[in-house]
Parts: sequence; structure tokens; C-alpha cells
Amino acid sequence: MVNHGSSIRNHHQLLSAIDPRPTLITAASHFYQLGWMVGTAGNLSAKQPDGSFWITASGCHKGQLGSKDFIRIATDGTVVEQPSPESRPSAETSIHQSIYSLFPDAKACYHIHTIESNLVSGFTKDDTLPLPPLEMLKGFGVREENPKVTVPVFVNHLDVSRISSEICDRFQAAPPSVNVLLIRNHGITVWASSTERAQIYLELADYIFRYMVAARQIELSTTSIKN
Ligand SMILES: CSC[C@@H](O)[C@@H](O)C(=O)COP(=O)(O)O
Ligand SMILES: [Zn+2]
Repeated sequence: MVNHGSSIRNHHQLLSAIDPRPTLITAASHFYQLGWMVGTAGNLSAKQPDGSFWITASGCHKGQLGSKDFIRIATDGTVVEQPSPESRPSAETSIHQSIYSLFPDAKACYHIHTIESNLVSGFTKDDTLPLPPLEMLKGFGVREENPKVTVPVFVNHLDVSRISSEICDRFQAAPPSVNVLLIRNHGITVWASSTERAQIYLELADYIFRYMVAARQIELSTTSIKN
């Protein structure tokens, strides 16, 4: 029997490897609707077979992107293709560049701003945030009983190149156990072997962070009842 689902998916992956912009436009519009990319927040990128990557241009409304709202960047950070001369690469391009150079299997890197990611980044003063041992962690490939997973938390330096160099230094020494990082009071970045998987990772991270915020609210309300 012909498996139409998988052949459509393969076709989609092939098109996306040729030009990932339509996939990134659809993803950004979806994330905008979810409130994850409001007010121009966030940036999405996808890598091409030659190692260059298409990334959203800086300051664009993420709910209404067009093909001209992207810039193609080479592995060394130089601009390869710029459909619109007045556009500039995302202010956070160096973070995407660091991720692709650290993780050769990464084909997509998605960065969004969610309320809960900012709230949970304040749940620890350390540079790692422990995650609850939820079943959803299996979606990141964590297959352990009662897993002890942490997410790395980075300082939100005004100079973005400081954030990307800290990401490089830290992940070269020890890569994280899940493909997620938090920038404190700023947002989430995930990377994956495909654009589809990057979206799944964002959804998983968002679920876990929403759970953590809800659990904290219950804790606080039961403490106030006891007092
Ligand atoms: C709402 S401003 C957010 C920016 O400062 C930045 O954090 C961001 O995610 C988007 O920057 P951009 O340069 O458009 O890719
Ligand atoms: Zn950002």
C-alpha cells in the first residue's frame, strides 16, 4: 500500500531543503498566532545543504513575513543573498551561527519569546534550570525513569555577540542534554535536525514551562492558605 502521508512529508522536506522560506513563513505565522512572536519578537532559521542558512530579517512582523524578509548567511557570517537591499539580518544571527557551528546535524534553529519562558528563567539564580520529570521529556529523546534534566540559562547581554560566545564556550565544554536554551528574561532557542522537529521542540519546551508556572502558582496558593 502506498503511504501517502510519508511521501507528502518527504516531498515537503525536499522542498524545504531547496528553499526553506515557505516553511519558515508558515511556522512564524503559527507562532505569531500563539503569541510567541508578537511585536516582531523572535527569529527563525533553516540550514541549506551548502551550510549557509536562511534567517528572518531584523524587525519584521513575524505574522506577515514574505520571501523578501529573509537573508541567507554563510557559515562565516557573511551575507550570501539579500532579496531586499534595505533589510538587515536578525540581531540574533550570531546565536544561530553558533548553534550551526556547534551542532553539525542542526538544520533549523528557532527562537521565540514566551511569557512562561521568561517566568521560569527567574525560578533559578544559577545558570541551569532543573526540569520536572514529565513524560513530555521523551519527546526530546530522554528515555529514563525519573529523569533529571536541566536547561542551560544564559545572561541576556545587550551585546548579543557576548551571548553567542558564552553559548559556544559552554556547549563546547559540555553540550546540553536537550536541544533547548534559555536566555534570562528574553526567550527560548531550540535547534533540531529539521524544521518540523524544531517546532516540536518548541511545543514541548512551552508545555514544560507552562506546567512549571502552573505548579508554582499552586505551591504559592497552598502556602498562603496554610499561613
Ligand atoms: C521585540 S524586540 C526583540 C528583539 O530585540 C530580539 O530579541 C528578537 O527576538 C528579534 O530580533 P530580530 O532582529 O527581529 O531578529
Ligand atoms: Zn529574541
